[in-house]
Amino acid sequence: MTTPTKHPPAEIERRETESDTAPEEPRIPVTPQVVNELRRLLGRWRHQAMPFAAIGATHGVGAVAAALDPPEALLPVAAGWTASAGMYGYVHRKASRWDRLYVCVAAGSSASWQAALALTGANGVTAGLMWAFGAALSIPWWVRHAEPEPDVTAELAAPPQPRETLPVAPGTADRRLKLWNEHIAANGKPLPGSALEGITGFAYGWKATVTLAIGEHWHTTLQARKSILSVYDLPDGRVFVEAMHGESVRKSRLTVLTSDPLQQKNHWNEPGLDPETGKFPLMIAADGEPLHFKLWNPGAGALHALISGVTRSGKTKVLDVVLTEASMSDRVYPLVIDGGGGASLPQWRERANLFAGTPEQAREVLRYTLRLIERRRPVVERQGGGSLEPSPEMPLVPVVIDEAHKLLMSDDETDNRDIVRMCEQITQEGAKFGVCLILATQVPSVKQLGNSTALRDQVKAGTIVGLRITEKGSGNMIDTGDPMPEHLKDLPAEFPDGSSTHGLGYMMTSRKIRARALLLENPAEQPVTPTRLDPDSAAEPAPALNAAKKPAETDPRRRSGPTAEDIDATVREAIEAGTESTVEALMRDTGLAMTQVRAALKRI
Ligand SMILES: Nc1ncnc2c1ncn2[C@@H]1O[C@H](COP(=O)(O)OP(=O)(O)OP(=O)(O)O)[C@@H](O)[C@H]1O
Repeated sequence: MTTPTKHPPAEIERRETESDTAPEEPRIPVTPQVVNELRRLLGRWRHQAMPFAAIGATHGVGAVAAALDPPEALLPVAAGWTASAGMYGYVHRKASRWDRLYVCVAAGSSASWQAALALTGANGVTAGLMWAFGAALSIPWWVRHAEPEPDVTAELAAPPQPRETLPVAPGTADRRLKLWNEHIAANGKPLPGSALEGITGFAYGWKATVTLAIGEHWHTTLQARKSILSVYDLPDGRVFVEAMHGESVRKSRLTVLTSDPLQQKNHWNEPGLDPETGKFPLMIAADGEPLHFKLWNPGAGALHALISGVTRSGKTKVLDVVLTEASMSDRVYPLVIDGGGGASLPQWRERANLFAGTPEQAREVLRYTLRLIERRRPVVERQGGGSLEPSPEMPLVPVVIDEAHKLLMSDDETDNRDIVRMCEQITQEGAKFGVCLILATQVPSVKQLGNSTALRDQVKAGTIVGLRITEKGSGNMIDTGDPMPEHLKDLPAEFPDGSSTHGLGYMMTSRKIRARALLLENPAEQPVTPTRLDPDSAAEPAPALNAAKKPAETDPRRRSGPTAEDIDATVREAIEAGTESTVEALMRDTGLAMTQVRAALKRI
């Protein structure tokens, strides 16, 4: 015990005066700014400071225990051990295997040091060793937390940056990407390890590129279409997967429609035939892009085509657009055959260059077309081979046949094999002479083409438009190249709003995506551009059909030469009279031109 020292009043007064006048110690003022700064630093470096807190706490527990006598000394140690065990237990539930091991070693070491300090005292060598050991154990922690936390306070205090200069991490926080990663790309999901990139929106939905894991093919993405529909909660027919030609087979183009643009009618407004490329827009794809019908390939001749679909699917309307584009062009000279007896394409009776409404008239038009090919043969020879490029001087001659199956299929009563043969010949020989066949059938099958595989193969190489069909097995001309996203049979007959899906289908271009044909309500309202055949073709007499308009008949040049019937008769007479049936012999004996003799030999 100590007794308080008594100071005389004078002494007290002197001390008070000294303390009043003595210079003050420099002190850091504890202002709100200082508190904030400390908080900021602690916030940024809290991870790095954690080992010091742990070592300090260990030291504290050991010091308290050392200052107490047993059994009280056990209390702080028990509390310290409980805290260490609690810390480990907390980490054990959340961390990885290696983190658990590390925290286990740290918690165990802390408990041991607490006991050591309690026994040997919290000062001196043991404490020094404990701090050195703790620092060594902290090294892996500090390596891992080398980076400070982002300085949020400083960022908030900084002047705002202009919005456009902020970098935008592609796809981050995008719900579409999040759903993909969680439900499509995660392990055990339909496309594990796949990446969804380049998400871009458009008026009716969004598009992106899907890249599959190494070793996978994009066909797998196509097969996952239904899962994708489900993940994005969409009705059928809203997800399309297409090949990306020229890119890795792992990649494909994904189109997801949040609304369906095909539900509304897309009207044909103006002619779109590009004379340079020979194509015009015929359908609008589900992503709003036009799909083109090709009448010819520049430098490679005319292209045949097939348009198929069940009754009321809209194939005649497709032909209306094709014929309107053709008749408005100055380099196309369309001929029309209506297999429906003149009822399918009545508006073209007055407007086409030739219109056949009966099977006999159809035969005449086809024979005439074959003769045109012969007329043009010398033209190709004169130009040194290659193919005839459509031009106002050398127009393309497409023969458009609606309801073609009625003219091509034979039964017990009707033998249409001659029509099939003529169509085969036109498709096999016509392309380089600027002559092509455009057929419309109810089903895209070889059966409807008169069982002619030759006709099927030729037509398949051109443009195919597949509208809705009703039989599963009938799409054998459509299922070529890239797999179809859906069978034509699965196309709905009605949209969800109850409206009909006329004109809905696919075009077998490089894009296999659902599309809807442009609708031209009344083709008769569109003007027709008068087109003349080239002189060689015009020399060939056109068959006298019951069409109101037969421009070839009005061409004075066509009257200058003998008719095909005259030529045939001359050649037949010469052969009967003993002339060898070779082109040279017949040319010599009849005086006819080579093309005329060759054509006559083919006909008789
Ligand atoms: N692209 C389209 N958009 C909207 N409606 C269409 C489209 N194409 C056709 N339609 C409508 O569908 C109906 C049937 O069309 P179309 O006559 O062309 O069918 P089809 O397949 O030729 O039938 P059929 O074999 O009986 O002649 C028509 O009333 C037409 O207005």
